[in-house]
Amino acid sequence: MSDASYRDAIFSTPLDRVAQFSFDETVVACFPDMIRRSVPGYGQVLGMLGLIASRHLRHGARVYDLGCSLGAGGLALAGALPPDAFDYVGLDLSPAMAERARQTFAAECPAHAMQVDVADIREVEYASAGMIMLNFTLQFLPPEDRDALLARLYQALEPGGVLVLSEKTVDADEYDNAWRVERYHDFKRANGYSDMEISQKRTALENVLVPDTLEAHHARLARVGFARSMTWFQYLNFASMIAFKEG
Ligand SMILES: Nc1ncnc2c1ncn2[C@@H]1O[C@H](C[S@+](CC[C@H]([NH3+])C(=O)[O-])CC(=O)[O-])[C@@H](O)[C@H]1O
Ligand SMILES: O=C(O)C(=O)Cc1ccccc1
Repeated sequence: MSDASYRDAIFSTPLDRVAQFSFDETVVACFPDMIRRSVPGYGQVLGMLGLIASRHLRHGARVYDLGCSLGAGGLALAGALPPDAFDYVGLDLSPAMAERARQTFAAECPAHAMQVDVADIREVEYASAGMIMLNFTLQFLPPEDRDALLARLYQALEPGGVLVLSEKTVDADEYDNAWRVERYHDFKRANGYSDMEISQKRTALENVLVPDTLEAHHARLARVGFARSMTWFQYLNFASMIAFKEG
């Protein structure tokens, strides 16, 4: 497989029938461009991960990155912390993503302990971890599978450990939601996507990316055991939360 990176033009031609979005090889090839132009605050969330880890991670602890895609979360940590600071385990269902992430780590941070496995994050036996990142991944799991995964992650976290959960969200207030979604589409337009690309991608993501409200996320975090969680970042309908396991 080529390791070239392309501009996202996946929905740039009119389609008779828009297929459901999937993380196939075409998406992998343009993924860095797609996520940067499609997720408001993506770079800022990544930039903060290293600072959060610097403050909260026990030296040498394991870090899980669930749905790691091309390993951007791992690279952010490796850029902020020395090689002996953590053991990184990235998991992704897509073999093409995982392979590219491995190549990137070998080239960019060869001294750090970076492991990438192809796995369904719902089926993994988690070992104990100091930090777990779910950056724009939970939204792709069927809603009925979300509680069980979060409960297992809570169990896997060490006392004092943190979960960082970044998601596309929906607002329960119809008007607030409409305003955020409209400005999100403006954001995509300003980043070079056409109305047709925006509308076809929206169709492709129906029933694939199912967002929760921030309230539903915090209620779930509380339900599975987290004594404290907060939203530390929000940009339109995208947000990042942090949940703390008591030390
Ligand atoms: N059940 C599953 N098990 C494992 N992986 C899965 C599953 N379902 C989906 N994925 C994987 O979750 C990732 C979601 S992208 C995460 C961005 C990354 N965190 C980043 O910081 O760049 C978000 C986005 O594209 O909006 C994809 O790589 C899927 O293969
Ligand atoms: O592009 C969108 O509409 C999104 O919601 C973000 C996104 C980014 C990358 C893959 C899938 C969804």
